[in-house]
Parts: sequence; structure tokens; C-alpha cells
Amino acid sequence: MNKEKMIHLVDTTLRDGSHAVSHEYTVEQISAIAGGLDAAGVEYIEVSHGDGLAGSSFNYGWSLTREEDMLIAAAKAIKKGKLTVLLLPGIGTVENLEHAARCGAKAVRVATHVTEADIAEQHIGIAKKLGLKTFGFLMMSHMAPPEKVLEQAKLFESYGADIIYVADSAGAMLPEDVKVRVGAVVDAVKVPVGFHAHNNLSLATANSLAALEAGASFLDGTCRGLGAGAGNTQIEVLTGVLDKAGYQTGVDFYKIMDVAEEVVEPIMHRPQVVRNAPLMLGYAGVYSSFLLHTYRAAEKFRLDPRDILVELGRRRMVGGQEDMIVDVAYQLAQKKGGSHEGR
Ligand SMILES: CC[C@H](O)CC(=O)C(=O)O
Ligand SMILES: [Mn+2]
Repeated sequence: MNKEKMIHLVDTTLRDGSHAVSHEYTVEQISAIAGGLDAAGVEYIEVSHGDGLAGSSFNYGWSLTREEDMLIAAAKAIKKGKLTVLLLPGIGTVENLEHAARCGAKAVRVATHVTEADIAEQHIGIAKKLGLKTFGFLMMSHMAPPEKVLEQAKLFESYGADIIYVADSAGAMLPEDVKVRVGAVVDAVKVPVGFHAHNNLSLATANSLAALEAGASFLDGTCRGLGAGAGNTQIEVLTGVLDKAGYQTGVDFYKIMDVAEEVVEPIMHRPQVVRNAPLMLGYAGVYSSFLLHTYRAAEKFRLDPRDILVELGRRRMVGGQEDMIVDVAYQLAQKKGGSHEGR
């Protein structure tokens, strides 16, 4: 392991973390969190609806704060770092990206399912023309073998991505799974490689270290681990762990701990722990953003959320298929022959 290495941290409390507060951040909270992260020295501060630009909708959940207000508040609070946005082609559009750039975004992560990098060519090209630092972000990477992941990473690189991310969106990977995928991408591309973890199997920090050992130089985290499913890598913990392991991050350990404890913790809806359903997300390999939709469907059809998740995993459902959760729950309820609320 190269212990002299500089690791770039991306904080996504104000994007992935938004799932854990039902997308209810206020302008004041966004300013305080973005400002605190910036003062602590975080390089990339991601702000968007949990499902990216234009994610606020009936399907994905409404944001309390309008996208433009979120971005402007964060842009004002960030002095040194880069305001970063997430874009899923198909949810967000090129117009949303251009608007985000006008609001002050300096970087964008263009995310696709791990086998569908080709849908991002236009978005990556336009992001580059807008002068944004552009990440290609491969979601649900556990669903593809390393050869496929590296093939898709090369596509992103050919479109002009500056950084390629391997994302364990389901929090389903073991450290060896991370190493083989990240290692394959590191060997295949010339640009830096990053890793985004979910903590559904309590492995987010361990998997982040595995990614570094395989050659990654960008890592994601969130204050108190706030995020979809059981959350992401806890950034204040990661900062301390990386320091102990001899890596440089440029992040002030005390300051990031203070943001987590004084700014983020008071607004959390519940402690970010590995409850049974998030654990099942990781075990069954299901997209972490499905959690809240699954809880709702389980309540409606009087089912155990774990049974719905096992079925979603068996059917290999991917991000964007949120509407299928209710269908699956309905079918499970029918099979059980029990009463349900599906009227
Ligand atoms: C909605 C985008 C997606 O959830 C990105 C992400 O954080 C992940 O794949 O884990
Ligand atoms: Mn995520």
C-alpha cells in the first residue's frame, strides 16, 4: 500500500444522505452543512436530491427545498471546495446540468447502471464543455464481473470522464469483491478511480480501505454515515482511519467530527444503524435507494420488508425500477393469499 498517497474525499451528506431525511433538508441546514464541510477542508461537496438532479418527484420523493435554492445556498457557503451535483441520465437532463452549472456547480457525477455507461456519452461531453470536473459513476457494480466493469469504465474514459467511480450501491460487496473490480478498473484506465460504499453489511470503511489497496484515490463518505439503506461510509471515521493508515486527505479531523456531531446529528430522523431491512439489502444485493419504497409497500400489503427485498434481489431489479416494488409486494401478498391493502 502506498501510504504517501493523497486521497480525495467526496462528501455526499447533502445528496445520498438526503434519502435518510426523506429529502427534507432546509436551506439553513444546507448552508450550515456545506459551509462546515468546506471549512473542514472537504474537496468535493455533493448536493442534489438523493436521486440526483430533477429527482424531486412523485416517483422518487419530493424535496422540501427547490433544487435551485439548494444549489445556490450551497454555492454561497462553499469557498474552497467544489460544489458537486449528481446526474442520472433519464432522471436529470442536459438542461438540468446547465442550470446547475449556472447555480455554481463545479463538478458532476454522471451515474448509470454498471452495464449502461453508453447512455452517458452526451451528458459527459456537455459537462466537459461546461468546464465541470466530470465523474463517470458505475452503480450496482456488484452485479457485473470485473471484465464488464472495466469495459464500462473504459467507455466513460473514452467520453472524456476525468474520474471513474465504482459504486457498491447495494452495499453487497465483500472486500475481495471491491478489490477485484476497483483493481480491474485501475489497470484499465489512465484517469483516477474512486469508490462509493454503502454500509448494509457494516463493511463500508473496510471496503473503502480495500479500494485504496486496489489503487483507488477518491473515496465517498457522509457525516454520521447518513445515506440510503444503512448509509454510506462515515466520513469523520474515514478521515481518522485514513490518517492512522498514513494517507493524506487535507481534511481537519476535529472539524469534520464537529460538523457531524453539532450540525448533522441534530437533524437526523433516526440513528443510522444497520437495521434488519438494510441488512437484507446488502445480503440480497438490492439497490439501497429502494429501502424507503420497500418499507411503504410492506406496510401497505402487510408484508415483512425482508421478503420483498429478497424477491427484488432474485429478480435483479436495478435503480429506476422503483415502480416495480409495489408490483412485487402485490404479487407476494397474492401468493400468501392473505388480506392486503392493495385497493
Ligand atoms: C440515485 C443515484 C444513485 O443512488 C447513486 C448512488 O449513490 C449509488 O449508486 O449508490
Ligand atoms: Mn449511494
